[in-house]
Amino acid sequence: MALSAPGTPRSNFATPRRLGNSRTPGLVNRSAQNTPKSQFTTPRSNYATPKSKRVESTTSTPECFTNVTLETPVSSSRNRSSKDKPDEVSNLTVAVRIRPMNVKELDCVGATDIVRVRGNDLIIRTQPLGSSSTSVDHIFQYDHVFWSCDESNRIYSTQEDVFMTMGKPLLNSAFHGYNACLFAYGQTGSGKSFSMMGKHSYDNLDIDTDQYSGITPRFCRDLFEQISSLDKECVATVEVSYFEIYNEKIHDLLSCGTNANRTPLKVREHPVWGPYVVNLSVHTVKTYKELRTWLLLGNKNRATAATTMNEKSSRSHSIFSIELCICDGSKDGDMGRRSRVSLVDLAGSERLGNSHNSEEKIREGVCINKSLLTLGKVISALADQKKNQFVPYRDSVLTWLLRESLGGNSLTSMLATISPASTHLDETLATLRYACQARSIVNRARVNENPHDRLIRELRSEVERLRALRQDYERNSLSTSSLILINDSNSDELDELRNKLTETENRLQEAQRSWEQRFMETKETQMRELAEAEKYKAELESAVRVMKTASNEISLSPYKTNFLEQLEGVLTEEDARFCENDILDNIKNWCCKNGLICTFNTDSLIITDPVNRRQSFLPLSKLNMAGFENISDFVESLMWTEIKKPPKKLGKAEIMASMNQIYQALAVLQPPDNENNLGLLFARVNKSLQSFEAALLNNAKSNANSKTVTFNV
Ligand SMILES: Nc1ncnc2c1ncn2[C@@H]1O[C@H](COP(=O)(O)OP(=O)(O)OP(=O)(O)O)[C@@H](O)[C@H]1O
Repeated sequence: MALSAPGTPRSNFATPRRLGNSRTPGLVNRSAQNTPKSQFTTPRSNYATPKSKRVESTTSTPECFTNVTLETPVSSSRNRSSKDKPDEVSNLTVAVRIRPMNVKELDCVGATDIVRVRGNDLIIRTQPLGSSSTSVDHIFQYDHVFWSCDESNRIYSTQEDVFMTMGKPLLNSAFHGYNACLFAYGQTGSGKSFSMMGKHSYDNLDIDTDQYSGITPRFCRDLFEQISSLDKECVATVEVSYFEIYNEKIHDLLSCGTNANRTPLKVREHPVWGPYVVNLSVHTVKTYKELRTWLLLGNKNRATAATTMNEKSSRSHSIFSIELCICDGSKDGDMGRRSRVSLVDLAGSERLGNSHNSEEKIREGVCINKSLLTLGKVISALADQKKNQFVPYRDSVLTWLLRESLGGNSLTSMLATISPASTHLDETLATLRYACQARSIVNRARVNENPHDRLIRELRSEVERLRALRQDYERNSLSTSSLILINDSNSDELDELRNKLTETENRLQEAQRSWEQRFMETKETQMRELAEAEKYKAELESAVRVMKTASNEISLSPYKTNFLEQLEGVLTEEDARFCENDILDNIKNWCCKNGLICTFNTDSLIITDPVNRRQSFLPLSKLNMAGFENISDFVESLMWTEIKKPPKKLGKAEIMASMNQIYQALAVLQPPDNENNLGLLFARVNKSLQSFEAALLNNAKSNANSKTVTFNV
């Protein structure tokens, strides 16, 4: 369990207080707690607590000797703002789920069920060591408490209940353009994966068809149901990614590599979008069926290993992300709303001595603890709102990536899972205190949209509100005018309303107009730049054609052809620049630094290695850097073919003679003075030729073996 990790400052998570009223008195009559009896009936399943044990747990302590400790800070004011507000300032929603006792716990001598539930209060009854008479009730308050110990009991919380309470509101928020995050936290074997994925999350059986299907598959199914009920004009795109953090390393769960050779991915921070996983595969899905295939693949790839506590315990933190973008075609210029939903199943942890037996397992435990320990520190720093504390997000990969979900732009919920058995008391109390502290974190979520779109949206809703108000007023005044005259104050109010409406309508019109204007201006600039670039390119191409024809007539040396090819290379590079691409730029820069020549045409990448006399062609459609640690590895993996004819080495005299011929040919082509564009082009080509000649001569002089010439065009 995270909070019992070595070095975890317990005080961060527990600030028990002894208070003194019926919820808080130092001594209370337990019967006054009015706990619904049915809640504690004996479960039928194999999780059932044997009757004798149950009796012991509820009757062994005399009622008047139960101390009560109220663990939830009384002052914790909870922020919940209305969905209509653009900025949603809200605390983390925190829920706790109690799973049934398992066979091991039932078989353990002396193990009792120590959890009681009363509405949103959760009570843990403890029997301090050495004390036979006094028991202590620790009372915790949460937004929701799910008691899932006995299916036959009417208060049993099903998977559907948990989804409807925890998952559905986040799904609705995502449709409004808010980021959302739900993470499950708890001791190993306490039911995180069961709640997030379902009963058979690892076996991939019935992940979404049976009653035990978890929050994630239900969320995804509902997502597509809601998409199908959107207006016809709305276009929704859904992209998914799934990765795990295992031993502080990130692995893509949706890449096709096997577990053994999975390359860890890196995290980088974008100045605007924040931390992200580099080269993480993202998959567009059009139906739930497509999404399900990825989900199953990811679950299969998730690292699992047996621990003594949970046979198929998941040893990694897994993050399933859904990006939803909705554009409303019926609204002019709607740029769409984008939201990201992260469904996180954290790894459980336990004291190293408890269940780790190999060196690898110990490292695993330390890494899991590091992430959860940092998560604890982050929660603690965020919860302490008074001090402007430093929040150590970057101390672990998990917290770095969850930064926006913890105290940032996201609506976030936490589901803490616990076992009811007395044998896990320490871990359970730690989890509950952790969860209590998380309740004080305040997030500020906002609709992810263009600020201008936001203004238009706000004005639109204001206009709608005012129109409705005016209609109400007018309707009322019509119905009453036959009986009484509208008094002065009424008519003033109506006038004020009318004025306000007209003013807001004007502002809306203005905002829409300026948006359209801005859009048109940007478009015009783009078109102008594109036209200029096209013109420049056409001129250069025709110059190259002319020079090629001229060169045939005066039969120049092979260097002339080489030069023209270089020029053509510049042109094709110009083409590639239209489809600006980070990868291509990086490859080009790398080649330049490593003595390779890299050129592109519209559909392929050509890399020439002049030293080793080899060349590689790669269709751009097959360009994929995934799976390569760096560009060097990528370049080495290319298919290379030998360059058959190495360029002939020429002497200085030969170079000068050839160049003179080119200059003469060029002189013939000099355009008339009034041809501004061509004159400019001509001067440019002339300058290129001069630097080319200088480079050639330099090369011939300085390095007899060098076969590469660099020059600036
Ligand atoms: N609410 C529940 N009802 C019935 N069975 C449950 C419930 N929660 C958990 N279980 C069972 O308890 C066992 C452990 O649950 P689960 O694998 O979800 O734990 P976990 O917290 O994800 O563990 P780990 O951190 O090791 O991955 C499973 O066999 C699961 O079916």
